[in-house]
Amino acid sequence: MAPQRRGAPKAPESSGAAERRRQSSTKSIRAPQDVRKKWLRVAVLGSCTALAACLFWGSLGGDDGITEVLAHRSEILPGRFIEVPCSEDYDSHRRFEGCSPRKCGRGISDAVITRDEARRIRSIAEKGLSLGGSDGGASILDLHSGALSVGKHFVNLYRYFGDKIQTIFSEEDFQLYRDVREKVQLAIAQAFGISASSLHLTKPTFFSRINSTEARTAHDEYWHAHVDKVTYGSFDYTSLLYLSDYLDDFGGGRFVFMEEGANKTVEPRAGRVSFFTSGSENLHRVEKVHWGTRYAITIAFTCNPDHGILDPTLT
Ligand SMILES: O=C(O)CCC(=O)C(=O)O
Ligand SMILES: [Fe+2]
Repeated sequence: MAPQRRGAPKAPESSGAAERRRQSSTKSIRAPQDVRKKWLRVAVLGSCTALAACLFWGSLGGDDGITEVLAHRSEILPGRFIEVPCSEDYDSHRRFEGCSPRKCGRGISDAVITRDEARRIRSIAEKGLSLGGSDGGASILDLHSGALSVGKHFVNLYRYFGDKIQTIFSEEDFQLYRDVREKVQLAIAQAFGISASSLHLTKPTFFSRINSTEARTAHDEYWHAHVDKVTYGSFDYTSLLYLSDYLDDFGGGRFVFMEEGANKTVEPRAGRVSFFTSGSENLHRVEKVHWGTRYAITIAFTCNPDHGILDPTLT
């Protein structure tokens, strides 16, 4: 380094002393330039390494850019609503005035469903899913169609069990399921300023159970970014009722609204309802679950009565 060189012990003068002095004086002029070049190289190399690390992290699906937490796991939200401009996705579908989204956005509330209701509805999911379960990390139970993940496929619970289904589920289970659906429907209608009776439950509406087991089929790959209206067609309003607590019951598995610049995250909490208009204004994904088990229900609504489904019944 330059200060050490300046302070280095002097060599005895010789016949080549003048030449050496000339060389040494050239060196002392060049030295700061060499150092500058060296630092420039280090800075450029450092920036390239940082950029490569960011690109690599992004390609792994890590938290890209800035992430804002819309709903933290430990807060109890009476209700939060964020309006976003509607996409054009609804224009290519039949419109139902007073229902099809004109006001778009996303809402989160911990006041619609109680923790006790969430616990009881989760036990319905546990009962049903204990009869099967995917070989991969994502299992579903659809009480409307009877679809249940088993291995790499699905079975129809109602066809498989016939009348014996009543030994598994009770009338109270189904009543609770209907009550919860109704409360969520009312919350959506209120937030978007539409009549609850214009909304119809649509398919698929289902329980999900996710763990960290490696995916075996495409059905297990829940983490891809998607638009519900594109994926499911009939959806106009999507809602999610969380039945487990982020970081108590599982790690990873946060819900992410994907936006350029700043993603918005919802941390699941038992009893938390998150709802949003289903078009590409609400592109989203679920982070991979790293440990534990995550339960939720996807409850979907349409404005088109032709795409409506009924509440499930036991008999
Ligand atoms: O479980 C979640 O948080 C999201 C599920 C989802 O995106 C879906 O069912 O379409
Ligand atoms: Fe979705």
